[in-house]
Amino acid sequence: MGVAIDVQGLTKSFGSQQIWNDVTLTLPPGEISVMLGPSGTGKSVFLKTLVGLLKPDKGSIIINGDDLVTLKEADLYEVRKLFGVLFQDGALFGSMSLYDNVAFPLREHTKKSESDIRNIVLEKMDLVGLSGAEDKLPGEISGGMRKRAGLARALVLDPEILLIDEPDSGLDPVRTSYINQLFIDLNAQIDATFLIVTHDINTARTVPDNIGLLYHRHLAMFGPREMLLSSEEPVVRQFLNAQTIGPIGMSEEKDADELAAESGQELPPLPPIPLQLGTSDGTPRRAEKAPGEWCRENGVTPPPGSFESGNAGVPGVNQSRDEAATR
Ligand SMILES: Nc1ncnc2c1ncn2[C@@H]1O[C@H](COP(=O)(O)OP(=O)(O)OP(=O)(O)O)[C@@H](O)[C@H]1O
Repeated sequence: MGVAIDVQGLTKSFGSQQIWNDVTLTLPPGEISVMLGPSGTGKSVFLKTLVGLLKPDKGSIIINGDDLVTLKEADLYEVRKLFGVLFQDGALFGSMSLYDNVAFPLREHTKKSESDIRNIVLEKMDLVGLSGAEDKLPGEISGGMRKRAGLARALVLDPEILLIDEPDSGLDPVRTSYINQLFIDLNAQIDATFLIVTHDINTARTVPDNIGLLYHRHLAMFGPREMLLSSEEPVVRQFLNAQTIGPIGMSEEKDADELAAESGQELPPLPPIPLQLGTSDGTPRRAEKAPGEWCRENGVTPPPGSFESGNAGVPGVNQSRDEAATR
């Protein structure tokens, strides 16, 4: 089972440029969370700070009772073993075969024999659908395959936490759907805590258990998917529904004139909340909730048409989920 990451009051600047201030959230164990935000709001900086690659100015990151911010380098090295990280471009070594790329963390961080390493590498490559591509070089394969190879490498040390930076960047919508399905299936299999940074609204609406939004140097909101997808908060509503009306402008924030110009404009109604993407074989994930559960528990009426299988158009949603949605 993945571990919780408890972030309290996290603040980060580079020189005089404040990236974000007082970020507080808990990534629940074994759940999938997505972090959104306009470009440049510091989502990648947040991932790098979580894994200890960047030091925050203030705040704490508690994992299993340890605060990563104050840990000594040697102890931090141990805690880092809990993490698997998939960087945007897969961050593969161009001169190494996929096999050697995936084997790299095992050779670096463990004393396993080459035959044990081989078993693990082949298992993880199979898990991400790359069996047979072991001898290829990163330059010989597509962007989607590179991401999957990066994912296999992030999995070889059996992480409790998986951090994934823009898995959909450079991928077409079909490849994006495949990798999203892979995340859902993987989460069901390994139970790790996932944090995915993405710009893809369809991914944000259908994949995670929780959504966060960084905006204007702070965490505008973080909580269950249904909470954000039914939120009337202008910045959340604008971002999750990909609208131009709202506080976010081309240069992150709109100025007073831009906001005044749209004051009379009606916002379109909130679109229906789609069903969450299910596992491909229909087995429930441990963290999965029944469709509409958060709305029911919190007395929120979801937008009309929510949780109907027809509005999701996603594979892997089995019959029982559909029935639960209409109960
Ligand atoms: N090591 C660094 N030194 C100085 N500034 C940095 C460093 N890393 C990131 N920044 C700055 O921090 C800000 C946030 O960058 P970051 O890459 O985290 O944004 P992002 O939200 O992930 O953006 P995008 O969605 O476009 O990928 C940017 O202004 C960037 O220039």
